[in-house]
Amino acid sequence: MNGTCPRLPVWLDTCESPASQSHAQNANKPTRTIDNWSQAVQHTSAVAVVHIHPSCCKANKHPQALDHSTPQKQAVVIVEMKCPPCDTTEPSLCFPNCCFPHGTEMRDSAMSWLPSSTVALIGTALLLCFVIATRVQSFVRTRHIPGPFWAGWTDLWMIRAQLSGRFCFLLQDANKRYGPIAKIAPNWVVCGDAEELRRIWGVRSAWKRPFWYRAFRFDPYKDNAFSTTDDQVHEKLRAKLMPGYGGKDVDNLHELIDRQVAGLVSLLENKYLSSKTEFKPVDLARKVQYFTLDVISALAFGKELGYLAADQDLFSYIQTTESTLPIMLTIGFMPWLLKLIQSPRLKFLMPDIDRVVGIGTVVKTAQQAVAERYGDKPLIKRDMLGSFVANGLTREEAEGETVVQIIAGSDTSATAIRSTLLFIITNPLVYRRLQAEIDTGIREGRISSPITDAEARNLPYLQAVIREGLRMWPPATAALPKVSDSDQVVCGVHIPAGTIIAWAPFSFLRSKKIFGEDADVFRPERWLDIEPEKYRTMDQTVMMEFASGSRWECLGKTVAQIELNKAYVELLRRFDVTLVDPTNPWTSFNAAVFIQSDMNVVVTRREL
Ligand code: HEM
Repeated sequence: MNGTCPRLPVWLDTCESPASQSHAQNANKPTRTIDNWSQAVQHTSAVAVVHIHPSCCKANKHPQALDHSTPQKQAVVIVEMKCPPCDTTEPSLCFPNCCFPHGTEMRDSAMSWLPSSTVALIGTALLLCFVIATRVQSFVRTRHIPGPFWAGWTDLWMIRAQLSGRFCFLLQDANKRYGPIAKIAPNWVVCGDAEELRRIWGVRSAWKRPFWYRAFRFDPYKDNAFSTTDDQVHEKLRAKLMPGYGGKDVDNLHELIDRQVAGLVSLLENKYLSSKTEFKPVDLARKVQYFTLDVISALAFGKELGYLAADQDLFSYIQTTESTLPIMLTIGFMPWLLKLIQSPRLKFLMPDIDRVVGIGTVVKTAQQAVAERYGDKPLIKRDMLGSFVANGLTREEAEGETVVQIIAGSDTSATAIRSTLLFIITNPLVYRRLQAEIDTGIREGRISSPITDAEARNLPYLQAVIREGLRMWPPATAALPKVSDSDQVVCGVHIPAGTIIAWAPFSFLRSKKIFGEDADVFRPERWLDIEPEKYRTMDQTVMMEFASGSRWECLGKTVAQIELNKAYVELLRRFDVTLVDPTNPWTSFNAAVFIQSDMNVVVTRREL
């Protein structure tokens, strides 16, 4: 036979086989690839049912027609043939023990009597029914929880919010409008109550991380401390990381940070100092980010990446993370897409992480730095990476954690510093009082150059400003969701098992009950001269920004606090900072972290 058929994978059943087998059943049958119908005949003794694969030729007519047919469009064609007694001598129509008179119609056993457009229509209708049924089911599950109307039916409300650049504010609005528990998607709610969130995040609570965290796999096939949803893996990793992050095993933590603070000061002094005769505006948002990137890379790699020295977005890292983070976080809301992207089977479609612009260079730098610490002659150092190695992190884990450090530790601290600076320089009373505290401390010898962490902790107004800055503009604003396998009650509302709870830091950090009627105002004075109990409650609430008191507490909290303790003092003891355009102070886009730029200021030397 000289047909145009490609090689045909077919399933060959015997006459005894039930004619009504499902496609799934057929899929499990042994297949054999044949070239044509003669081979089909040779391979079986009594063919009654022939299942022909998609790449196959037309089979809806006489078997002979196969030889001259074109590829089939249908997924799987099941051809059913009855076995009348062999009463013909025409070989082409005769399978062994099984003959077909001329004109025998070979039909799709399931619905061949229907035109294919009708089959497609029925399929679509069934799919639609399924989607509607599951939507109704999830709507009913959480219908008692208030929230925007569409959030009850589709994830689109939440996805749109994430992409809008106003995610954290929209969650705050939802809490204001619908109460401390508000629905933001059929299976998602947001909680704006500090006490309840602390309980949910508690060490022994029934809540755990849901799939959303897997969006933070910077290598799609490997977990890190931030992305793992397995409590045991997470706990073990944290135990190995904590001594390094906490600074216990690290000899030079403070000196490394001091060096970068000096780098920021020099950059402003040498390149951007304005005077009566020179106007040199500078985007402080960017320079602060260069500072935090150099701090974190110096800690992670033992040497800073050199952003401050280069005064530019080296290898477009900032640009890349700013454009990919919003997408990564949005994909976190779509588990099916996340699974697809992270599926090892589709690896061939994905770019290698170390070839991605920006992040790729960080990954490669991490790999090089880590390589020196393992192998035959490992470099042994008492720095953060040295601590990770000494505490048993494998080489692969160390590479992953070093990259996480850069990503988790640069944007967050940068947002804290630049937003607090914005609040300071736009509040003359606060600005004057903070500079006065710094000047007095220097005069009285309580502040060294550079200021030490311990000295900064003894400046009450500085501490009040730092807490008020974190409160007014919390840097970590991603959903940070949790989920429980059992039904729970939160804020008096029944939360069915499997429902995911996000947090809304802007809701509880602006709580009038905790911070007073003027909670929306930047007023560091609220932290001074108050009852210890009141201070404790306020402090505990603000420190939730670092997930404090939970098994997920920020590992970089100590580093971040040292940065904050030093940055404001070292800048404000030397410079006066004024906004170029107070009516348009910055560009700020919220996508888990804040993406901020165009905070154009004029920096002048202070006249003491
Ligand atoms: C003001 C600055 C910062 C804030 C507000 C902040 C906030 C947070 C929060 C809320 C979490 C918990 C996330 C969760 O599991 O749901 C977290 C985790 C983490 N942070 Fe920070 N962070 C800051 C700075 C840093 C710095 C400077 C570093 C690195 C030196 C860092 C490294 C990490 C790491 C590694 C984790 C994962 C911890 C774990 O999963 O066990 N963070 N951070």
